[in-house]
Amino acid sequence: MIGRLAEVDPVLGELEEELGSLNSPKTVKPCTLALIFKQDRSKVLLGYKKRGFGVGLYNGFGGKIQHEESALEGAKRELEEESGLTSEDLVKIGILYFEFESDPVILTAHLYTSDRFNGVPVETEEMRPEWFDINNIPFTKMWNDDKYWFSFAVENKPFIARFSFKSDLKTIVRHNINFVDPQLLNEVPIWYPKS
Ligand SMILES: COc1nc(N)nc2c1ncn2[C@H]1C[C@H](O)[C@@H](COP(=O)(O)OP(=O)(O)OP(=O)(O)O)O1
Repeated sequence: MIGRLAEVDPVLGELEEELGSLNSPKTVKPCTLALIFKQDRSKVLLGYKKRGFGVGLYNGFGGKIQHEESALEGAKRELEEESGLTSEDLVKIGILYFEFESDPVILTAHLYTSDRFNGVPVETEEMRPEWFDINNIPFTKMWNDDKYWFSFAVENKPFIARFSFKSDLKTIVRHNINFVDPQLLNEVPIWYPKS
């Protein structure tokens, strides 16, 4: 698989080399992120993060992929844990790579969407769910990268993106977004952290 991201974009190729190299000082935190839409895609369910990384921001539902778990398995588990919803129809729509100044960790988010789900959203210890009109997304209360890619997820345009943040976790110093064949999203490895 090494080389596929480089074919898409040299900036992603650098990342692939770093993550694939045994000698790289970089390590990875693979996560999932799920956006749930009403069936007519008029509204999206976001969660207000009550604790941990991204506290005080609205986001999709997700968290760390466990060892040997697939991204899809992790996405389903995290969705249920954080929102009370289940979905057998999560579709992978993107991969987001996040780097932070002076931090060796590259956080990856495997992004899924679905407009078919079971259950009623419930508040959990981590998230308070809330439906938002698709034309009124609270970008000022979300991670700053979201405004760059959110519409692609809504419109079902598969993409891979890379964002470099300053250590303030707000300022984006570099970003790039590539539209890709959806097949590629399932071929890119998760790159579990080295133990
Ligand atoms: C830096 O920019 C980010 N933007 C967006 N939109 N989402 C992000 C960003 N950084 C992280 N995320 C997402 C990815 C995951 O869904 C969560 C992080 O998960 P969490 O902090 O909950 O991770 P863990 O504490 O390991 O999760 P669990 O304890 O739930 O496994 O935020």
